[in-house]
Amino acid sequence: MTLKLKDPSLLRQQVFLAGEWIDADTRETVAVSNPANGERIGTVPMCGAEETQRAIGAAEVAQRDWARRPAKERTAILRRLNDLMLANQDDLALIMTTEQGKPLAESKGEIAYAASFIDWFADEARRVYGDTIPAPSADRRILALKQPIGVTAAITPWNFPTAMLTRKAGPALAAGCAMVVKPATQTPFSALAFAELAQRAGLPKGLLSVLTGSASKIGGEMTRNPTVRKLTFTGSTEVGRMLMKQSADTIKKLSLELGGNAPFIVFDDADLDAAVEGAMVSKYRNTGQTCVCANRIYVQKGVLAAFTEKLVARVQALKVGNGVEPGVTQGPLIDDKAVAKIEEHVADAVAKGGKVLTGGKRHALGGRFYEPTVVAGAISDMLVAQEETFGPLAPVFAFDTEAEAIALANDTEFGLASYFYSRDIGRIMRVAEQLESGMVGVNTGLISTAEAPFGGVKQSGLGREGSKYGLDEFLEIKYVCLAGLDR
Ligand SMILES: NC(=O)C1=CN([C@@H]2O[C@H](COP(=O)(O)OP(=O)(O)OC[C@H]3O[C@@H](n4cnc5c(N)ncnc54)[C@H](OP(=O)(O)O)[C@@H]3O)[C@@H](O)[C@H]2O)C=CC1
Ligand SMILES: O=C(O)CCCC(=O)O
Repeated sequence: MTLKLKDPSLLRQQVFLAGEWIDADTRETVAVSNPANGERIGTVPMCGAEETQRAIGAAEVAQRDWARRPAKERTAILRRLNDLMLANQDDLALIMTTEQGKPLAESKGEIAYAASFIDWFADEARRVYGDTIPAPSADRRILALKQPIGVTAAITPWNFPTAMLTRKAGPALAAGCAMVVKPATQTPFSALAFAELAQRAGLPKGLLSVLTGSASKIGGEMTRNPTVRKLTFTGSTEVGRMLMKQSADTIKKLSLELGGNAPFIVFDDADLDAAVEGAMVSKYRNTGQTCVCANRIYVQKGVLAAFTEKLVARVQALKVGNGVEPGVTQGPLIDDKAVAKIEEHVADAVAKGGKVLTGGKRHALGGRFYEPTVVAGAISDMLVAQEETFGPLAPVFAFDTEAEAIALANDTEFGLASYFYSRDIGRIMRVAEQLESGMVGVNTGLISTAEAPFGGVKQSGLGREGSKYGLDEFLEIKYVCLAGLDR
């Protein structure tokens, strides 16, 4: 298929390695198709360990010079990159919708969100402050310097193909690091378009490489290679756990943004319309395919019927279809495995007494389209309570007391995001403090922003992205002891 881009050169079908656009050494390629209709968009190179090794070598050379430049120079290049992303927002969004499936309006929103990480870290580059620390003796001074960690590697997912890349590359480049990136095989074109814009912005040759191909071979080299000092990953807990094991031999610093199982709690004293709005945003954004999506909706019994009725009405108004069509709010799921997973969760819920209030089956459009679904009568034994569905299924659970809600919410090995709605300030503080998650949305279903620290606790991962803390993930602290100052 031909994409109608204003700037067709943004659709790159080669990888960006050490400042050059090249094919895989073997000339092998992998096809990329549109999840909405299966049409082939194009191909990307099937790279492996050798190309990864070369990209890491080039990154090592480029990083030395980059780290020595004044922060102001790095800021200027990142600022140009932010401007280029926004200037090309329409094309970047069309590429994203075509390979990922999300509605065009969401893709445009993601490009702006992605650029905001470049913008934020362009500023933060100039604020890498160290410390002077009072020493225990008069002849000494203690300095804590912050220095870039060096060459870094990133493995990114398909659900936010550009934002998850800039949330990693933004702080890495701002801190003075180099980065080798492997995007998800389903959505490589967004990452390659970003590389094209990075080149145009004047990023030095070799500082950023984007390689497509074999996940195990590229990931294997990234973790094995001692030159890579840090690996940052967003994706499934299973792959994150494996990368952590693989990184053990070279003791890499790790950031892992893994699966979630977010509780969304509605207390009796909540503003119900606001709670329904929040549930819609949190649950159905990106057709339910975000790691911070509400996965379990707990509603206090006093408002259960009213909340559920309002939720169902809103869900029935969603429009399913190809994301490029006007008015569509729900695109296809990313692949057949994702459709099979939501089918399994719905069947399991029904078998255990759940009642489908709307949806509950594949959409009449066929393919990877699934009807936005609400299931009432959800209980803890169901799969939906234990695993993230990563699809448009809202299971509604009932509860009696605040203590019960907190216990249910925390009954998971995950701890990424939690949400709750209440107007009682005492309850707001109590519940926010007791929820076991890295992020808590109070009276909102949308918490993501470049200024805030994004990340999880428990098996949802390690480290924080975005905010001033996101930069620290790419910095090492060097202690310098100045002695003999009284001589
Ligand atoms: N936290 C989040 O935001 C995300 C969570 N998920 C969760 O994971 C589930 C499965 O999704 P899935 O796409 O399979 O997620 P994966 O974890 O498999 O994919 C995420 C990234 O990891 C890469 N990867 C896969 N295997 C390896 C490996 N052996 N070595 C190095 N990199 C690897 C993928 O590459 P490739 O595409 O080439 O396989 C992709 O770039 C979802 O249903 C959801 O529950 C998924 C995506 C994002
Ligand atoms: O699903 C993710 O991995 C990230 C969610 C996007 C965001 O809200 O930042």
